[in-house]
Amino acid sequence: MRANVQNMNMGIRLFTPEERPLAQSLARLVWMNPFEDARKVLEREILEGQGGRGAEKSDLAAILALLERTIRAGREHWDSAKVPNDRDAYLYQELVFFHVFHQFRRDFDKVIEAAHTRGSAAQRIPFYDRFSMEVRHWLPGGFVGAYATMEETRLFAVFFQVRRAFQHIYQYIIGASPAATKLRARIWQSIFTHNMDRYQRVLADRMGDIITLITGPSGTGKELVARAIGLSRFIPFNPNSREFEEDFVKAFYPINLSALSSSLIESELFGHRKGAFTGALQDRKGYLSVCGQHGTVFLDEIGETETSIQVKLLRLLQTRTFSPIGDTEQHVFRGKIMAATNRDLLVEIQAGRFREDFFFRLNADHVRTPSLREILRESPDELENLVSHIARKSVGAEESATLTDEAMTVIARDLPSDYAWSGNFRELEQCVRNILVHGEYTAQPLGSPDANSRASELALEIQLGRLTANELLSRYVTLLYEKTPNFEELGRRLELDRRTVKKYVNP
Ligand SMILES: Nc1ncnc2c1ncn2[C@@H]1O[C@H](COP(=O)(O)OP(=O)(O)OP(=O)(O)O)[C@@H](O)[C@H]1O
Repeated sequence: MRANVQNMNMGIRLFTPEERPLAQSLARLVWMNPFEDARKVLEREILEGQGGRGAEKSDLAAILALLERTIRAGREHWDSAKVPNDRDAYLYQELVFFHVFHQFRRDFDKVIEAAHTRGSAAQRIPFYDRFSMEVRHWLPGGFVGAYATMEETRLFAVFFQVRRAFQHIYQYIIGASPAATKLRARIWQSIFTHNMDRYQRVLADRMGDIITLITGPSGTGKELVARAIGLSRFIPFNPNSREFEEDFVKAFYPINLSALSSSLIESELFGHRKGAFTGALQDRKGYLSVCGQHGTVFLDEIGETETSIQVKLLRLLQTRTFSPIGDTEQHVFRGKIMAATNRDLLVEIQAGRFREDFFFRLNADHVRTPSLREILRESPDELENLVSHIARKSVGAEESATLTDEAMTVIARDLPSDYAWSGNFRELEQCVRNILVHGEYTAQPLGSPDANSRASELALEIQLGRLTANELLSRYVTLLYEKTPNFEELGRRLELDRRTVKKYVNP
């Protein structure tokens, strides 16, 4: 293969000097994070460079039209030349990937949607042959350059993964605020890393080794983030059976560690042998056994586990092996581990409740979910957007506008303008449902459970002498603000005027 690549350096060019800058810019888009602003900026630059968007309905449609024009030009040169030069062949190939991906985007979407409706993704994929023909049509000489070893089936599997990731992130993490956009981009990175080109060449099968830790206040979507990542892992495609090797819908195993006793956690995760304890009437497989290579075990509320369990989990993470209760044999765990907590683990470590070595093992890839208050502080208009989304889910599209108006009126009437939303999205959902049923909503008891851990964190930092005077004041005022309904009342309590309070809360 390498010899071919060498030879191709002697070949002719596929793009004229006028065509090449556009081809290069389009190629940069291929593996770019779709949720990052940089992508939109580049799309605009490309379109502006071509004299605006023209008659296309959207930026994407305009980009795809440019893309098709560019690869057609490349293909014509290839036809006449037979042997393209390495650099252009590589560039052309990237563009073909981009084009073919969008040709089959909707086919993949249908598979994903049907899988969620049926509760299973196990099915023969009917359009693989069409996909294969399309790839060969554009790449008559086969894969070239750095992709010489990339197989068509792998490309197909990567495309399916990209589409799953896009759909899951887009559907689960709603909102137009900068914080929501940042979260979506971060989740994409957890799935594909920040370098998607490298990911699809060498990392796709290895990401299971990287543990993802999700932290954030209660009700901010940590489980949604975990699902989005877990349901979007790379799954190889088998061209003989025309099926993917694992059913993505069934490859996510969540376990809530705070709801179970230590012995139940062990039994659920590790499984047990018959007779291992009273009540173990037969062998039982735990999640770690049933979770396949492309699956994910999600350890929710990891901050609540006892140290004895932490030790066992640490061993699992270090050796990727475990033994069911009552079994001496070591079993290998082949999937991915994700964990979430609303506790501040650094505080838990200082308090001696969480093992430091376990924390470092968990913390390879960290995603933080923002509180609703953080989102609204940055983008106050977002409240209506989120209420409208919840309304649509509760009463359907037709009635959602009326319920949104009603809810916004009641919220303005019954809650202070700077209400803390300590229960975050979960509270907002309950608020909209209360308004739907009773036409009113009562502010919830103030202060969130994580305010306590933030107070201990602040105390710790004071002890360590790490804060400047301004930071100290800002952190203290912000903490109190969580427990106080509005700036006026907090100002009275602190003997500061409203504007000074506000300044410290939003430095
Ligand atoms: N960013 C978000 N976008 C859309 N819905 C959200 C978001 N965050 C939370 N929700 C909704 O809020 C509810 C709680 O979400 P979820 O269970 O994922 O939160 P959590 O952070 O895991 O909470 P906890 O720490 O209490 O387990 C769900 O109904 C979810 O649909």
